Amino acid sequence: MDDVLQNIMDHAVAVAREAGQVVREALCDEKQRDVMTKSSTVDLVTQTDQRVEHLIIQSVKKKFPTHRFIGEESVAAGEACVLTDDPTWIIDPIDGTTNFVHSFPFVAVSIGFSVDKKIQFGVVYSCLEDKMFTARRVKEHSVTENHLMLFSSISDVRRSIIATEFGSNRETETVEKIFSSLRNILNIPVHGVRGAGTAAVNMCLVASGCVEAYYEVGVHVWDVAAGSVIVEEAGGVLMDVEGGPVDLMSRRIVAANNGTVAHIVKEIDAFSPTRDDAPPTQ
Ligand SMILES: O=P(O)(O)O[C@H]1[C@H](O)[C@@H](O)[C@H](O)[C@@H](O)[C@@H]1O
Ligand SMILES: [Mg+2]
Ligand SMILES: [Mg+2]
Repeated sequence: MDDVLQNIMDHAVAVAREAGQVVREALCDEKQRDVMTKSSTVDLVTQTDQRVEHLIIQSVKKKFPTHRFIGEESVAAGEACVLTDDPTWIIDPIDGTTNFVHSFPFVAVSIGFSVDKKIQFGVVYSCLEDKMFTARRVKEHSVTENHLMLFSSISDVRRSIIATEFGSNRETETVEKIFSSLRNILNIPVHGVRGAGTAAVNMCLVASGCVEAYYEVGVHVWDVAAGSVIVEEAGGVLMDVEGGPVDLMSRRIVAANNGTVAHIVKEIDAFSPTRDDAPPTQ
């Protein structure tokens, strides 16, 4: 499986880089950044998100015709979000669409690859920074990135920077929970709170030692599938926001440099969005 998996991963890296070029070119064309909305007025999508996902899927289908897909924009168009044991590409064509629309410099193509419901490798291409983060689930750590800094060994959360996002749900109750968690984290106190505007880049910031942890409630499996293996293979830990094992379909995640910092879970005012794999409502 090793050579076969490496061949698949090499294709993922190549198509992520090709997709990143499309994103950079689209950034210069207002029309290709025209905004449409999905679950809320601030949950944005553009024709470029859709075009990039189509490019990736068609490219993979040519080479690996039996593989399956979970793509953010395919799910938005009504495809089921169901992870089977089959080889499955979990794709966020543009992670950081709001950043893309506003030319804010953190925009990623995120590709995770799953077999037997286990993410085997992750590729996150931060295409405006031209930073390619990859990791493959093997015995030894396999994280590669052209600028990977030292992984953070900080275990005192009062000496940490924590990353999170405000998401795209503006319902009063959700916003209250988000701010309640933020207040608790700030009052630890931590050195700072940051957000790149993309879950995938936030997870790569954990893996590259720029922040000590990232948490969010409201993400989707396509936001975090690739980053999950990049964090773990860098030596980090993943947890659910209430502690316990992470469930990538639950829309809740903590990614931390170590188990100590992961204890920020006790500060998080958790809630449970509808799971990604929940059966469609009638
Ligand atoms: O940019 P997308 O792919 O939609 O993903 C982001 C999502 O829209 C935001 O609500 C989340 O807060 C981010 O973490 C995602 O990266
Ligand atoms: Mg995303
Ligand atoms: Mg996206």
